[in-house]
Amino acid sequence: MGNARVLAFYITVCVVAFVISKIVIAVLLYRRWRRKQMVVRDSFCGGELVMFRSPTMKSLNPDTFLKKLMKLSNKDIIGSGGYGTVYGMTIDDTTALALKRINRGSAERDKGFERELEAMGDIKHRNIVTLHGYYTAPHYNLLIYELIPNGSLAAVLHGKPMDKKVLNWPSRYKIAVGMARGISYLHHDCIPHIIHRDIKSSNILLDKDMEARVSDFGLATLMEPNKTHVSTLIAGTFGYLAPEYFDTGKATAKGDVYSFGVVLLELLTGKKPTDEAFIEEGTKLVTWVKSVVEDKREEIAVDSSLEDCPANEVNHVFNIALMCLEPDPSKRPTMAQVLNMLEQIKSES
Ligand SMILES: Nc1ncnc2c1ncn2[C@@H]1O[C@H](COP(=O)(O)OP(=O)(O)OP(=O)(O)O)[C@@H](O)[C@H]1O
Repeated sequence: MGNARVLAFYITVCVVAFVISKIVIAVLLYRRWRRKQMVVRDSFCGGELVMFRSPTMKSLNPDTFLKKLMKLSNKDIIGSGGYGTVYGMTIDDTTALALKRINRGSAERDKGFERELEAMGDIKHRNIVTLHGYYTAPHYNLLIYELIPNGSLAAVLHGKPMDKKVLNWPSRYKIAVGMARGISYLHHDCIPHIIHRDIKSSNILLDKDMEARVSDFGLATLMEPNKTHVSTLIAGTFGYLAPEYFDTGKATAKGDVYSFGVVLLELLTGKKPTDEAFIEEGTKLVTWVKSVVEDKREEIAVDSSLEDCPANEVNHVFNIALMCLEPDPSKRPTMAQVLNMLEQIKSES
């Protein structure tokens, strides 16, 4: 009898200790979550503002932000794309934000939407555009990004000839390495690994030092109902899609490597992958460059505004681009290998 009592006592102590430890862990996790983000209800429009904790957002007063948000108009538009309109918002001399407005879809999607955004908010890398938070209103969602001042690579490369002058060879090489670093981080260092699924020159933004910042990562996944990190839904942009994508519809890291190869060709040739001149001739940028490189006549493919660029470095980058553009995905290098090869070019020269 005495032994049974002792046993019952020990079991009770163990159960109580177990329950208390679970409560302590839950409280700690909740406090950590609260520290990571701040949620503000907007009584005026019935929306909810979620700000991820960061030095930028620390200095941002939510009321100031919400007041400025209500005043946004067409003159604040800085771009628009397949997902919605992008507005610029200056908070003060040191803080400027880019707000991507996305029309709201099904309630089911919106639940996962918030979870996915919180995961995206954790990703901080100098070659990736930071997501500072989001705002959900009854009829739309707004993603709050840092504002990247020099616009997209597509706009600079294919815009006014004057703007393109800033893209000399050292600057194009720096952009290529920065892009590779950002995508390699998503593929290899994030847990779970992230496939971008829409690498293209309009998703590469240029910061004040003309350093590449990969944007829109996770958006293709976010906009897809019943998402997983590897998708089976056709997304992405024609001209950049890997050939196997049309057969399998499956997004893979090697698909991102192919799209990266197309952007490298854009940087080298200054031509758009969907250039009308190619379509008229029944070819495309990738096929044309492959034939030129096979004939060892890279110089005719190089952008005419890249005068006096070191031929050996340019040829190296052409070769790396062609490795990324291998029709068989298993023959393409990983992004980590691509980054390594690109970095070696400068160390060799
Ligand atoms: N964080 C940002 N900072 C500065 N400008 C931005 C930012 N995000 C987007 N933009 C601008 O808005 C434009 C549209 O961006 P968005 O990502 O919506 O569309 P896209 O990339 O051009 O096309 P798609 O939606 O098909 O990917 C960009 O080309 C860029 O000029």
